[in-house]
Amino acid sequence: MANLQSIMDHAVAVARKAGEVVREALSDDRKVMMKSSAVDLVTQTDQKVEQLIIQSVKEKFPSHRFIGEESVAAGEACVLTDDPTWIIDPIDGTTNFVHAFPFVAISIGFAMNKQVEVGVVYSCLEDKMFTARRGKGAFCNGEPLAVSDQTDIQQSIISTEFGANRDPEAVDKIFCSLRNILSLPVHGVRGAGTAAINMCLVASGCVEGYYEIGVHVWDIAAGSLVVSEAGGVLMDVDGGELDLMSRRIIAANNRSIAERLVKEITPFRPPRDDSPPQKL
Ligand SMILES: O=P(O)(O)OC[C@@]1(O)O[C@H](CO)[C@@H](O)[C@@H]1O
Ligand SMILES: [Mg+2]
Ligand SMILES: [Mg+2]
Repeated sequence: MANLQSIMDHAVAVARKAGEVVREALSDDRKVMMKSSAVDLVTQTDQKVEQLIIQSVKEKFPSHRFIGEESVAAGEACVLTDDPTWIIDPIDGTTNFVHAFPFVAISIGFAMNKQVEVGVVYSCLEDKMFTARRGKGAFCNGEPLAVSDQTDIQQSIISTEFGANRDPEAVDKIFCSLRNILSLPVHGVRGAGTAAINMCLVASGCVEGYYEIGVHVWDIAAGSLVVSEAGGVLMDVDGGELDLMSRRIIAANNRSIAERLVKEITPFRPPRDDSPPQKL
């Protein structure tokens, strides 16, 4: 069985190195490419960082498996088995990176038996290293994290994202949920432009709840452990158990806030991360 502390240490070291690459690339011309739509962006830096992380891990843990956002985009299967698996988003917030909007994260989760055991989210423009090991707490730059103790959603800040899906039906449901939540009312709605950092803000106690339909497993794997180890709760948008591959998530400070969000969200089901590739 892999030594989880050495896994955590390696994830932190390679995330920090990746953060240097991202910061250096900010001053270069960031050539933008499109993936699933004109607003689903990727750059050579995303690809370079993912390869840096995977190569580095392979040298130390040659038997481990990977789910990497850009490897999946290049056609690799997105399958989570019981094997030790690194779940990598090399740049969470690529659109932010392209626009130099200052919330850009390297997200590295490590799972065994389909359960996330280590989570590292490096907000590299803020130089904030969020870390969590199952059962051992969550930290930011070594300082312990704790979620907000607010139970009244009308005294809360909620975060979400509009996502890259511009399908009118999906957009209508996204806006319907947003209208319901705004009208509660809540103190505010925010979006950092990256699921990983949105979840770390919940873990840090400055956002009470984050929800999104359309995320991917690589966006949320690491952040999900940071939230739960900071005392937060995770669930599907319908109140069921969180399914990392379902592309639906609520991450909140407590069940009261989470279950209130369930009541206001208009759910829909995007194709799962592990669904077979669509035949063209
Ligand atoms: O493609 P990226 O940059 O890795 O992720 C983009 C992302 O910001 O898109 C969604 C925002 O709608 C978030 O859930 C996700 O984190
Ligand atoms: Mg992402
Ligand atoms: Mg990404």
